[in-house]
Amino acid sequence: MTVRSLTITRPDDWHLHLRDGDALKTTVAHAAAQFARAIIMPNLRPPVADATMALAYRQRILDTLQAVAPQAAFEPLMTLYLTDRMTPETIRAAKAQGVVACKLYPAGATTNSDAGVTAMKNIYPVLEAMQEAGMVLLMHGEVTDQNIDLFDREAVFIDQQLIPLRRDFPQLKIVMEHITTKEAAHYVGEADAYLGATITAHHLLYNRNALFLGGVRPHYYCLPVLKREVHRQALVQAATSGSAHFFLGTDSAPHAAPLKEAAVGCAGCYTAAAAIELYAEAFDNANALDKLEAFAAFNGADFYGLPRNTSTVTLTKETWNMPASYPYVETELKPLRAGEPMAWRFVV
Ligand SMILES: NC(=O)N[C@@H](CC(=O)O)C(=O)O
Ligand SMILES: [Zn+2]
Ligand SMILES: [Zn+2]
Repeated sequence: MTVRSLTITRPDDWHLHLRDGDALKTTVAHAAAQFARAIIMPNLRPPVADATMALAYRQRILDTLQAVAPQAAFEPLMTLYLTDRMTPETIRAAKAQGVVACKLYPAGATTNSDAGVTAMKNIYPVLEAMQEAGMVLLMHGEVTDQNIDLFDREAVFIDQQLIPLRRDFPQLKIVMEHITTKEAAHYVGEADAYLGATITAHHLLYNRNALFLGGVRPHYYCLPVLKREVHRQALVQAATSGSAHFFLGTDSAPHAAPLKEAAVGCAGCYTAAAAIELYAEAFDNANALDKLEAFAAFNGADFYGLPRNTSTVTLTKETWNMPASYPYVETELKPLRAGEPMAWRFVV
């Protein structure tokens, strides 16, 4: 018999962009409806660079939550943006203030990464302090060398950057964010317990054909870019394998519709409005709904050393249409799947 209803422990989102200001009214409401906690990405302008900025940002998120969804229990977990100028003192102070992780953006790799790290060696003292403090390193794992094909930049990052880094910091907890290739899935799957990876719903559901279906489709453009079908299949295999290395991270990354539908469109897919429904569809397609709970609610919490959630969420298998857009600041936000059918519905 087909499963018609699914109840799992409330999930957490281990990679989320909420943006700032009025954008929070849209993004916080969506995230808080489904997730108990989320790792909040620090790629604002200017970047979230120290504990003071992180705590102020956290307060803006909580104030918005109070305004738009006062009954929701949602905990934003704050992160710092690593730059060449970050100091070990800033790391220690941030740890003391409850910041849980730092994000490594190779300079130029993705949205708002121009202030990022230009060479790994520049942050070695900082990584030393993080390893000592037990702070998690999150990374956008792509090389920025323009001579390397865009589709190969993640696999090359593993060889050129991640392998030497893990050798030099064997007890630093590292999350390779939003993995997109079979190379990354295999590398992380075979690593020790200090390495984990998040996987987005869109990389589980789509391959790169989605970018060009009948014409260029800017709302399917994100970084790392969607890859070939063989890679999508490897990601599905990893996510549904039961391996504790892999956990949910939506990388829901809102950009106002005009900025995506432009001659040079921004990278990022907005999935937070129906994230767990998209993951349920991907797991259902793989006949692995029984593996969704660990991926969405257990593995990430265990990796971070945080308690698992105790409340639950329920989904039903039922067709509905994603809204065409959501109000967003003074414009609109087009979600992934806009106006198209969804297979699972979030109930409560
Ligand atoms: N994923 C994306 O395509 N974009 C993210 C940045 C990131 O996570 O790389 C964003 O902030 O818009
Ligand atoms: Zn990224
Ligand atoms: Zn991201």
